[in-house]
Amino acid sequence: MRRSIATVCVSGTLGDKLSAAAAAGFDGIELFENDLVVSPWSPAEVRSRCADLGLSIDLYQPFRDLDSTDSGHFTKNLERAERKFDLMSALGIDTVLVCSSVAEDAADDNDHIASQLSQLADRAADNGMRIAYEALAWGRHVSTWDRSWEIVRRADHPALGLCLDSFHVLSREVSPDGIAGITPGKIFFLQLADAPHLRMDVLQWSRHHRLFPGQGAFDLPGFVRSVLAAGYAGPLSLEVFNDVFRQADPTRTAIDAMRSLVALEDQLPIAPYAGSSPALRSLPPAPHLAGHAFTEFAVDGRSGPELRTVLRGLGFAHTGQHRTKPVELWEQNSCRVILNSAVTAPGPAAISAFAVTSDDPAMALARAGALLAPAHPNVREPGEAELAAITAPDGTQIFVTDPANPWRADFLPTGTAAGAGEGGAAGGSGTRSDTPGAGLLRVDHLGLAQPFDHFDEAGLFYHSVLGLEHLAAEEYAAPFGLMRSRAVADPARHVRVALTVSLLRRGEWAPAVADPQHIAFTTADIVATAKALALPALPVPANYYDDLAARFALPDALVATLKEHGILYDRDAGGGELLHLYTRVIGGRVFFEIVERRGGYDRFGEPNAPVRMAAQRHQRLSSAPSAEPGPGSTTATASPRR
Ligand SMILES: O=C(O)c1ccc(O)c(O)c1
Ligand SMILES: [Mg+2]
Repeated sequence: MRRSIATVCVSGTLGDKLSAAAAAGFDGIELFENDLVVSPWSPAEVRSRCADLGLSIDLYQPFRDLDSTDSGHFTKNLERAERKFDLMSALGIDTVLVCSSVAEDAADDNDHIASQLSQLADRAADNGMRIAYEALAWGRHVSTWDRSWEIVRRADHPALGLCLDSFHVLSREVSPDGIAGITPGKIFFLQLADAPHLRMDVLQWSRHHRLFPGQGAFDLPGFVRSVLAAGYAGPLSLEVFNDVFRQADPTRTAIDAMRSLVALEDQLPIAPYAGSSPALRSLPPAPHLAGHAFTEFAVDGRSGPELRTVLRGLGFAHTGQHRTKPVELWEQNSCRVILNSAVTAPGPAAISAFAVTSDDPAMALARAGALLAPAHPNVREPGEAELAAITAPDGTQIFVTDPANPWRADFLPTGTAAGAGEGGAAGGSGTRSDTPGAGLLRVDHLGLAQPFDHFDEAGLFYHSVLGLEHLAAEEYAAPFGLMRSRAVADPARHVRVALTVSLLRRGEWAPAVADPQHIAFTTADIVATAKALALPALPVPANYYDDLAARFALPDALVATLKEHGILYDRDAGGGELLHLYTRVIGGRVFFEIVERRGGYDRFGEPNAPVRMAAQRHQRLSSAPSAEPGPGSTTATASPRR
């Protein structure tokens, strides 16, 4: 199907918006009146620029408070409409959106409204144009799709049809089921927006919090299926009012928008719909993921030594040295960490890449390409393993590789073998170990704090490209502000990624990196692992354990053990448990976590995140006493440095 985007979805002036829409591959736009009014281009010029960019102008909008009024006002409104028809002719547009009236004195009479819309449709028809009538969810009297359809049905005018907007339909209690029964040909236009479930005034919800399909909580595939069942074959057009998108890079937003439509279209069954058969495109299926192959850090002369020390303390061994690059492989059972001095990361020590294994990497990469996340081959010397990476919204490179990919052969053995350590029998290689190991088995999850402008984009990216499902989102109060977390995981839980973001853009006081990235490793016995670590776990305050004992009625002996080793605890409604501990923050940008999941616990210990963040802040203060107030000080006068 054709894909369109309303100019209101992206930031910039009309020129920026058109370039962004064209670059992302859209077929058309909905032109918002404001974008035209502030443009230096004449309507004819806008038309020719759109044509040059391969964009059609599918809708002009909006026309407000036109109907439901007395005859004096209505006559003036018709004159206003005539001028807009002239403008639309110059722009080459044949459909105008008319919103249901929000005027305080609007008439509450279907026949009256139908008659006024008919008169308008007569004028439109004279100009070769048509009217798409849309029920705003906050319309004075017409606020639901079924009432707008009743009016259009009564008017029974060939130049009058409906504009259905998923937001207005799905934000109301009225069921969308009857949409499939709308007379074929009477839906003139379809606008798509998703949104999170929020309990708030519907106008505020619509004007600030709309999202692209797949980023919110609405059932967009179900909604579009109903509309297609009514024979609609026009464009799928995005109309998203969102405070963040309005100020973000329009080129990126347009790509995010296009990805949402490609993913949505893939969820629509290819079937004949009420006589029309829209050309629906489908994607290669999402990959089956088998696990994490490796996680890579970009390191420099300062962060490299710090990370090596911590990895050794966690029981890792430096097992391999890359043949041609300044790159080290560190291993423990199936945990593999790469320290890469050849790439530059935005900070001292951050996760620059991670690799997941899949049974069919070529198909996974083809899917990524179709979702506007093209794969790039790695830079390599002859004979070295070929790996291809896609780029996540935060810049992280994601390699998708076959479990049999020989990438480890690019590393010359250092002669040191990795130890299995306590509780590590499940993943033990049986080779002689030179380091004791600490029982870390594999990656449990990655924690990737996201750039403020790209959080919703990241959620859609991981869901659509890698097929990871959304686990419930959480919000919590942390020392440097409110945080939102949204975890994604494959159905078998071989790959989990916890995405976090601050609810507001960071102020000046907060650390530049308010929530560092992390890797969490799995152990089968966290107490044994804690004993085997050659580094101190992050100290956790005694207050936390008093509260824990009260919250969960845990046995004293268990609380004492947790406290002794700095282990945090969470329990879900089904009795599943998480026991986990953290390291301090290394180089201001990264830390490690060790987790033991029991009884099917499927979350990430989110209630403990603020405890961790406060403890890491204390640790930074105590390790830099001269520069900053100590942990006991009650008034922080200096800004944290990192
Ligand atoms: O918020 C509004 O005013 C508005 C205008 C036009 C639309 O199509 C819409 O869905 C909302
Ligand atoms: Mg709309």
